[in-house]
Amino acid sequence: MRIITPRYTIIEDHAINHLNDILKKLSINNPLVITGKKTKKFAPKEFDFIYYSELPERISGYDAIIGVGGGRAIDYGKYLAYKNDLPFISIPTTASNDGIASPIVSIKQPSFMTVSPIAIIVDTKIIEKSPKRLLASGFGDIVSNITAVLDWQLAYKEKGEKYSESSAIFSKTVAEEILNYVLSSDLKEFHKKLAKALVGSGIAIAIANSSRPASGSEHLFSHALDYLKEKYKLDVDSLHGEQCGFGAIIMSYLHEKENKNLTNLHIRIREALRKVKAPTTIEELGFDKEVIIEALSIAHKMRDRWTILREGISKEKARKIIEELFY
Ligand SMILES: NC(=O)C1=CN([C@@H]2O[C@H](COP(=O)(O)OP(=O)(O)OC[C@H]3O[C@@H](n4cnc5c(N)ncnc54)[C@H](OP(=O)(O)O)[C@@H]3O)[C@@H](O)[C@H]2O)C=CC1
Ligand SMILES: O=C(CO)COP(=O)(O)O
Ligand SMILES: [Zn+2]
Repeated sequence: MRIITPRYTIIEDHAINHLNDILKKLSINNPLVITGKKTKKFAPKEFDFIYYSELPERISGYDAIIGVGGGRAIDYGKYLAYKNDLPFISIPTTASNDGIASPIVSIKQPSFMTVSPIAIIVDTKIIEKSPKRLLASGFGDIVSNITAVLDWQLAYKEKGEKYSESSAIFSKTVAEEILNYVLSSDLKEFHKKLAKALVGSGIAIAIANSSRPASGSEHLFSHALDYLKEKYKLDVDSLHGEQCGFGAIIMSYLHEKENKNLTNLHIRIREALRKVKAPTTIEELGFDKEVIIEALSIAHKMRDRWTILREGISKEKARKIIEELFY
């Protein structure tokens, strides 16, 4: 199977100044920009633009799509490019999840595979100034790669699932490197290292042609929270990466119980999340305890993906785990 990864990736201060040069190398003359109302100010002024909240199904007369903004602007831009069989250029204005570089579109669940961006331009000066909460969310999404890879290895061992060691090593290494950085540093370079890690995660997904290296039981837990938010019409504005990071605390704890080599993994993940001010308590995440327990007990049903949750855990066992971890 052919692996498609971005042809150009620039992650540096003022990277946005390279856009015209990259467009020229790609012989792109008339791109359409997809952006949001707050992030429009970062978009190149010389091209047509549409807000992702006003997206048409079909477009014509353009030779590429450029997504400029947060996760939604990138997702909708990637989706429009895929639907119109056009190349997609990702220009994230924050680093809130690995969609900035992956071929995945997660507008709604289940997410689906499209095509990797042909170019990724990450202006670390813009990222640095973006809302800190979004960067903390991005860190939650990247630490979740650690439990995602543990789940993938379990699925390979217990179910013979297809497994790519190269993708897994890549995904796990970028996540562990930034976890160690956060635990041992003053976070001065956090935004740059986070952007690089999320790009690495997106490329690991492209290598596997699946979100497996970046989405395991912790993402099932996050999807279960999204499902319950919908079901109970909950007014909770938790972000994808915040939910995944919180889920990674729980799932690393479950993996530790079965694998003595993983000592203190959940403690290190929780400490690092706390240090970047991501939610690490049920109150900080914004849910009631009972919703968290229900999400943990239904998470395995969110998609057909074998993880440490296996055929699911009972509500009683979920309650016990949540009380051991958070009370
Ligand atoms: N493809 C994938 O693998 C994944 C994709 N996603 C996607 O990501 C979305 C969530 O992304 P997320 O970034 O958390 O949320 P949003 O895209 O909703 O962005 C949150 C807010 O931050 C604003 N913003 C972004 N950058 C800046 C900046 N530099 N300065 C000021 N404000 C800024 C956005 O502006 P504006 O209003 O202009 O948009 C928006 O109002 C999901 O809905 C999903 O579509 C999530 C997980 C995985
Ligand atoms: O969020 C993702 C990777 O970080 C995509 O995961 P899903 O395939 O579980 O939607
Ligand atoms: Zn994710």
